[in-house]
Amino acid sequence: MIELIQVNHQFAIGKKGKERVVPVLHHIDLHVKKGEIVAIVGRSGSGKSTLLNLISGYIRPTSGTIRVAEQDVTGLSEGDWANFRLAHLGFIFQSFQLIPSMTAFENAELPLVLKGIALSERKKRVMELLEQMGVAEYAGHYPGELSGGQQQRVSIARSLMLNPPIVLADEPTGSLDTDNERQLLALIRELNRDLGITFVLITHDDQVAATAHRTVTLKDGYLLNAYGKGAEYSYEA
Ligand SMILES: Nc1ncnc2c1ncn2[C@@H]1O[C@H](COP(=O)(O)OP(=O)(O)OP(=O)(O)O)[C@@H](O)[C@H]1O
Repeated sequence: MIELIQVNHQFAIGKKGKERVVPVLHHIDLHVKKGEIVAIVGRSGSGKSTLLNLISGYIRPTSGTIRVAEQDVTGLSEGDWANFRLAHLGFIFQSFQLIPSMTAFENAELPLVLKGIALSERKKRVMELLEQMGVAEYAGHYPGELSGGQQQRVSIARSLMLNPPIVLADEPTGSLDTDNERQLLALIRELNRDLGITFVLITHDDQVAATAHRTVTLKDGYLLNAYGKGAEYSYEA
């Protein structure tokens, strides 16, 4: 479902003409199978977010190949990446990333608007998902009027709106209390089991890592155990 082959990434920092190259990821080989939940762990600065940004197309690898949903995305243009992302990837963020001036309904509706879906169909789909996430009664509320857990649920409703086969999450429980964290992890397992959604989660949290079928570790930009324990986990490729 997601495949990185010998991916290297380096950032150029400093003033133009005086740039310094900072290598961040080295020879990354990672294969995430359809229906897997994979947790990426590692110390601060080990390259976890950079890896997720490469899989999401927000940055391009310096070298190597990246395949997502059976497609070679390494050379996609910005515009093609935007369409590809909309069709294939959902995101769960630590900070929820809701637009404060829009209601829960309007936030959740955004992917359908971008897709040009008609209003009547949008209303049906948005309410269906807000219902499923247990926040339908807050459809008319602004993010500032919702608790962290409720904002996360609206944000997840938005990310599932176009039925993405893959969901990427950067510290998904980072802003949640224990009860909401437990509920979110149960939801991730349920979405994985019932809809077959593939998850890649970045986390510092043992509970989140324990939810995954497999954990891989980044250390100083090198991926350890990418094909280690649990890699034999049997799923359709
Ligand atoms: N845009 C950038 N330009 C230059 N260096 C960057 C950039 N983004 C990240 N880095 C560097 O790359 C390294 C890895 O950063 P990254 O954010 O991927 O780590 P991380 O494992 O996600 O850390 P954390 O757990 O603290 O979020 C760090 O040394 C960071 O300073």
